[in-house]
Amino acid sequence: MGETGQTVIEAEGLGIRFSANRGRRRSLREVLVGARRGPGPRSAFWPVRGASFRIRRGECVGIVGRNGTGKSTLLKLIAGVLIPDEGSVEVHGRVAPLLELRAGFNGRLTGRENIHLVGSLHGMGPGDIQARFDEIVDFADLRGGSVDTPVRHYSSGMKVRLGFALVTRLDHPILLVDEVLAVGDEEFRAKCYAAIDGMLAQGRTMVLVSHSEADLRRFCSRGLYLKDGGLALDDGIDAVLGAYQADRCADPAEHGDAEKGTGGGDRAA
Ligand SMILES: Nc1ncnc2c1ncn2[C@@H]1O[C@H](COP(=O)(O)OP(=O)(O)OP(=O)(O)O)[C@@H](O)[C@H]1O
Repeated sequence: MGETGQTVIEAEGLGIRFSANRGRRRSLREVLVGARRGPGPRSAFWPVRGASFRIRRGECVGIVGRNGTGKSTLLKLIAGVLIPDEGSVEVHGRVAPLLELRAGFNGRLTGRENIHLVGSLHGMGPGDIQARFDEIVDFADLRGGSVDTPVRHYSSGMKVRLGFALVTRLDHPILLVDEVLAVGDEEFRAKCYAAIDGMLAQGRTMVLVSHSEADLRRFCSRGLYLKDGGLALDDGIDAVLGAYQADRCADPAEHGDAEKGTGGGDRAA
């Protein structure tokens, strides 16, 4: 799986531009006079720009930031699901991505069919899938024949359990996880935590997006704090969460009361 300390993810000046209001319809008046109110349909913004960092083998790095600051976007850039408009990101090793609750499942196919489909898309051979099939179903706790039910009939909890079970059964050295730990009951979360502990103990690398401070502190030694379209801080997880909390406390919008915003407001993150 490679040497400890070796760089496995390397981003250099990484940036991506999105079009805002892509779906916004212009009013008839705006169409007739060519006028636009506010940001027009083609206005662009950079959720992430100029981000440079290296992640070494065996590290678990948390991506921290407020809603809409580009955390999922950064994970998708690392996964190769999105292509950067500026800079680059190089990933050395295969990636097991758990980027969304659906985990790439096809709703019309059964759980069984999806295990085969998604497993093979991630490079598992038929023998590997067969050998791990029962383990995946047990981990996902798909009881009472639900493995032969189309996935569109699954609850979001069932989908996330199946996605997590499948992705954590891959041997890939790099795991990207977006918020999925927030879903599921306590028993399932305990299984996820044990699975992640096991993978980290094997020296795998993980990048975790989470709003849960407890999860971030539990797994990550390091954090990347995204703010205002850029990487504001790359430091130990405690320092990163401290800066993030300080910014939140300093923001009156967070509390609706400026007087409460005294928690380290002069901190530059
Ligand atoms: N494909 C896209 N096209 C245009 N805008 C997008 C696209 N994907 C995301 N965005 C926008 O880019 C910004 C960053 O989104 P992203 O999902 O990366 O944020 P996030 O930090 O993960 O948010 P959250 O914590 O709420 O999950 C948001 O304003 C979002 O609405």
